[in-house]
Amino acid sequence: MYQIPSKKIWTGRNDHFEGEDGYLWHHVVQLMDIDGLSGAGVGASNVAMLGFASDEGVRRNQGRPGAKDGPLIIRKSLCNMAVHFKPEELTLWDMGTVTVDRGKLEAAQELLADRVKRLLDHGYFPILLGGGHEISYGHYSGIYQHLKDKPDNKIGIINFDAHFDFRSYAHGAHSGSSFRQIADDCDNHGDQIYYLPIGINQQANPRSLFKLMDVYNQSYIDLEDVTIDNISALKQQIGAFISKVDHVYITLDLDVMSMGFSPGVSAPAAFGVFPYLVRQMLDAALATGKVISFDIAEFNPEYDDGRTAKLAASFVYDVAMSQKAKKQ
Ligand SMILES: N=CN[C@@H](CCC(=O)O)C(=O)O
Ligand SMILES: [Mn+2]
Ligand SMILES: [Mn+2]
Repeated sequence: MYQIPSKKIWTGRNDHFEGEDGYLWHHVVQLMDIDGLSGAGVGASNVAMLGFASDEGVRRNQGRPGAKDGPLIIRKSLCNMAVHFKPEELTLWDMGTVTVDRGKLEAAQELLADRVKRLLDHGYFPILLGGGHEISYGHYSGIYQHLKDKPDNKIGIINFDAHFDFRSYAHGAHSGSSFRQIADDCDNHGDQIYYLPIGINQQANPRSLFKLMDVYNQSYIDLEDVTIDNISALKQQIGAFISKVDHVYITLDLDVMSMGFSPGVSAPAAFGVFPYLVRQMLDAALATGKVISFDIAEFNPEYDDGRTAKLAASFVYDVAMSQKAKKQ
């Protein structure tokens, strides 16, 4: 259920006459087998990319499979990104990919949780590359396990998503149930859940899920409210949410953006948030310094023409760069 990272993926353009100033990500990404993980070391920030090659959750949720190839294609789209950092500022790691044996989603989520915990324990900033949104249950569980015995351990979840992903999982976990599973785990631990979905599309969520948000006393930001005119208020709202917690886990479901920008997803939507606005809100959250971990979910290369891969890679780039800034 794990693939070691492959140097073969990290290839691209070469500008030999530019020296290090011509370096691209494929020149600098370092590879590590996550099973041999060691301390991140002091000095540079360490960003660890870890894939979650799963569409088992999407399949169980009656969606369009294909997201299992997301991690590979996002990595390929990162190869020719420019390097605007020095080795002493930031190290980028490819830590390989957690895979899912058919039908074994729960086991893969557990493995993912364990690997996320270990990354955090060792001082890495995880960037997880999905995979369907079943990534979030494993990802959150790892963050929870890392923090649970620490004094400041309130975790806020920001989910940029057209969907609540708060469906029942009575017949097993799936791509539409991660946050319901997290809510129930919080309840079992006697904790409150801090969950902020942003970009909820009325067309894409049944009435039952809106009712459920009332039952669970959850708030959300509607797609209709995510406009350029409203961006200051949105940033304030995000800031107020973050001020209530100690750490923030951000998950970006690429279907929060319109299919014009993001066609390669499991469940596309005609109406959606402009990428520029997602970026503004994401940057505001990152600027608080509380973001502990990040993932990209629901990228489905089967329905992509390159647009969604580039978009996903661009968000990964932004988040990685925010880690460099933190240590300056
Ligand atoms: N992660 C995706 N969740 C959506 C999928 C909807 C669809 O396939 O149409 C959901 O369950 O609501
Ligand atoms: Mn989702
Ligand atoms: Mn979604």
